[in-house]
Amino acid sequence: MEPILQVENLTKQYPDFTLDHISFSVPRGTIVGLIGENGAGKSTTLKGILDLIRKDDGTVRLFGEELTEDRKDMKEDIGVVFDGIHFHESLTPAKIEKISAAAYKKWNTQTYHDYLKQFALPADKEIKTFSKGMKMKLSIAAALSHDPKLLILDEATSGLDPVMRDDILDVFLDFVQDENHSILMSSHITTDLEKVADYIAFLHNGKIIFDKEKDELIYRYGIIRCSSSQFEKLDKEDILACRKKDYQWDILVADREKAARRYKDFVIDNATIDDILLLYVKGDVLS
Ligand SMILES: Nc1ncnc2c1ncn2[C@@H]1O[C@H](COP(=O)(O)OP(=O)(O)OP(=O)(O)O)[C@@H](O)[C@H]1O
Repeated sequence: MEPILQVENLTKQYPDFTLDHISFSVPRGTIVGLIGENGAGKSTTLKGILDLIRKDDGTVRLFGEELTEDRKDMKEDIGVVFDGIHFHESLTPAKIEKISAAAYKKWNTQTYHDYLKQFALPADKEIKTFSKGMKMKLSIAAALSHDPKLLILDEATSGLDPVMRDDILDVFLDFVQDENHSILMSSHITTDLEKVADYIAFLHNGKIIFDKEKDELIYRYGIIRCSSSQFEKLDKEDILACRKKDYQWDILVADREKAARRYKDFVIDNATIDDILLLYVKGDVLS
């Protein structure tokens, strides 16, 4: 079965930045987390997918069909939440409903009201009185209420407190229970992705460094902590990335159990997504 979203060679050139032939896919019924440092190209990737910027190269396929300028109808199947609200501040959730019901063929009033209730959002208050978290919740409620198949979220959980983030993550997990639904979400809150993502695509300097199953990263990758003399004994083929901090080396390896068998007296920790990102961004990448 083809993935819900397939991105091939997506390229965008700005004067000081190039999003460089990005390819990855979002399989059905999954959540893909897009990670990377500030300026890595995450928003540019999401905008390129949504045709909000002119691509210099590449194709984007939704359910196998190319998403082109003349297929704007396909965008109905995509729910979008970007950091920062795009509704006018004088609108209320009730007015947004009227506008959205006219704009989307599959708008579902009941779903929208259920989310307003679940997120404790007043229907008749102007958005300008809302906190950042309330605005984010409203964007999510609206995005989920026109029956999208794919949700594209750019930092959608930033600005929400941990309790509300947890609730929203449950909503996302619920959404992908339907195998014809998927989510592509960028986030700096990697612990959120550790909770919900099935795959992690890592962007660095406009290039995809890896696109892997989250469980492989969490359960197989490891970090060897060792001294300079121990470092010299390591087979460099085993090292993905490494970084020296004062007198200690942190070394990322793809298989911590294999490393533990090979390097018996070494300390080897589990790697978090943050650890992996830091080593790739701030360390030396060997393979
Ligand atoms: N309209 C534009 N014109 C010129 N350069 C741009 C434009 N939009 C983005 N860029 C550049 O593209 C690069 C990637 O930006 P992008 O917003 O995609 O990064 P990001 O990974 O989403 O970062 P952050 O985590 O800070 O949101 C940055 O160097 C940015 O300055």
